[in-house]
Amino acid sequence: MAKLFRAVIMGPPGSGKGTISKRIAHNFGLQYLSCAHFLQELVATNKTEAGVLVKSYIDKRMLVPDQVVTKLMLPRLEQLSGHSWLLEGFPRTLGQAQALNELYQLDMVISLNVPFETLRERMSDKWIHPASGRVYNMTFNPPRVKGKDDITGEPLVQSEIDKPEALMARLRHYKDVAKPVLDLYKSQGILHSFSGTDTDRIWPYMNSILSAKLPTPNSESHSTPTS
Ligand SMILES: Nc1ncnc2c1ncn2[C@@H]1O[C@H](COP(=O)(O)OP(=O)(O)OP(=O)(O)O)[C@@H](O)[C@H]1O
Ligand SMILES: Nc1nc2c(ncn2[C@@H]2O[C@H](COP(=O)(O)OP(=O)(O)O)[C@@H](O)[C@H]2O)c(=O)[nH]1
Repeated sequence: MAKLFRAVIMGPPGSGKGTISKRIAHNFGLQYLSCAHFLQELVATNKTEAGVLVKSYIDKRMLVPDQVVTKLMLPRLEQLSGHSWLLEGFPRTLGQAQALNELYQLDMVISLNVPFETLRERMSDKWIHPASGRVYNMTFNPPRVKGKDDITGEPLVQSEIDKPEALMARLRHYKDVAKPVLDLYKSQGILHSFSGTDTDRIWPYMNSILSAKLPTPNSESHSTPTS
């Protein structure tokens, strides 16, 4: 059996983590797990104490405490045993990274560096379908019908947290919290940073680095998944 590949993608809000993760997962056949989506699903389907607790933090836009999120994420990862995977949005803190480290040896940590002005422009153009979390950008990946979700046809909305002042605060918070995590992965020699203003320019470079590390079941260097 081929050796399993385990990776994490990090980057500030709007840096393209979700967009690039889907390309990586599609091209290299990795299981993609977004911590935020997983927590949202939990809140939507699980009305237990854990679901209510997680919701209280998400509603306040605060990070769910490390002990809570690791207790939920690590068993979820166990369900992926036997698969190669890519995690987005976990670990976010040093505590989460240390907990993950105790169970898994990561092969690669991808860090996206995108200038603030680019993030600001992208976010002002960003629309979401709240029920599913599907994300659109009016120039980069517009919906088929203006203002409507491709799958359900429901209206798209813009979020308060993507406005410039809120974005600046989220960015500052990201930098503070991510720094020790990035330092840890740098010291382990598994950190790969990618800088740029366009996902489509970062992607070929990232794709070639990944291709050297793992097989490509769906090898189409510029292919973009539909969802
Ligand atoms: N690893 C995590 N640890 C703690 N809380 C998390 C984690 N991942 C997601 N969350 C919770 O889910 C919420 C939404 O996360 P999400 O990553 O979508 O948004 P964000 O924090 O604004 O970052 P980004 O815009 O980069 O996606 C967070 O505000 C937090 O409450
Ligand atoms: N204009 C432009 N928008 C992009 C690019 N890459 C991603 N986006 C859009 O920027 C927004 C944030 O991307 P996303 O992948 O959700 O970033 P994340 O918050 O890091 O997961 C979305 O609306 C994307 O469609 C790009 O290269 N150019």
